[in-house]
Amino acid sequence: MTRLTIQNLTKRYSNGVKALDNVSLTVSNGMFGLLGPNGAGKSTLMRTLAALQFPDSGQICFDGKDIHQYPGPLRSQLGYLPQDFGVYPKLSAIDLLHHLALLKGVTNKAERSDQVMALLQQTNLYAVRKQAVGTFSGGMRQRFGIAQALLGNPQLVIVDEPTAGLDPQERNRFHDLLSEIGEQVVVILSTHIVEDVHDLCPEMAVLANGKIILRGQPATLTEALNGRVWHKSVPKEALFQYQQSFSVISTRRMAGTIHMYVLADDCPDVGFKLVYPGLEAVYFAALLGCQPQGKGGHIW
Ligand SMILES: Nc1ncnc2c1ncn2[C@@H]1O[C@H](COP(=O)(O)OP(=O)(O)OP(=O)(O)O)[C@@H](O)[C@H]1O
Repeated sequence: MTRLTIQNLTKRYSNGVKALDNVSLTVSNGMFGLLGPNGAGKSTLMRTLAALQFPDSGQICFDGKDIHQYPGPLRSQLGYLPQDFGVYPKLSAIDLLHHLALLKGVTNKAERSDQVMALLQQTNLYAVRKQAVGTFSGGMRQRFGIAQALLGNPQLVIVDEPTAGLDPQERNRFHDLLSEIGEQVVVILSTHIVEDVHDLCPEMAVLANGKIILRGQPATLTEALNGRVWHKSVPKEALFQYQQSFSVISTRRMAGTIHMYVLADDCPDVGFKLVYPGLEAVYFAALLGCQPQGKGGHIW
């Protein structure tokens, strides 16, 4: 069932940058991945969804209610972990969570205490609950960020670039935490890290230059690209020539050679081998403006 409907959202900043350009999306319960390169407009969209800024035009409805017309009901249902999550560094995790729970309207003391304790356990911060938040590592801070976002049992959870800068262990921990949030709420994960979406999200979209350029299910989108991604190792001096002749979707330098991936319906040249595409290939192909074939996705 669709819970979040975004229709024709456009936002231009005063410096002339069009950060959102006619964005439309529908989102149901579960984790939805919003992928896009730096500057694509992801944070602008997340802040607009959180009713922290207004679009120039367009509409966002959550459970049938226009969120900019009725920001009050949305805020009580919203959990938001922004990209640059600031904390009061001297407060302990437990005190800060109590404080933020109060601000979020959890006024009943017993209920607030139960929620804070449960979230400290869930985010594996119970042992350090009395420690000042300012002394937390990056991973602990992000887990604290998700704990505060989940106060008040939100129905719409927005997390903006949550794993940037986390080591692999903390990233896994954070992934487990996000997947636990459950299927009864809408979780929007905005990121430029393809693996985050691959590991967590049954539905995704790619945003580039303020536009949704691809939308679908990661598994279906990769399947739709199957049979069209070719690999060849080439010396770095030859790369430019290949880039002029073929649709090179990505390159990786490993031990002195360049691993090059090309999108083509047939074998592009001698030495190319067909490879099964990952989500990264789907993402890079979309950024290049290449469409998946079949029913896998929609390109706008
Ligand atoms: N307050 C602002 N004033 C002017 N331009 C802005 C403002 N905020 C963002 N922009 C511009 O809007 C565009 C989209 O920015 P936004 O931060 O939404 O992208 P993003 O996808 O979140 O990028 P990143 O992954 O780097 O955080 C960029 O060109 C950015 O420079």
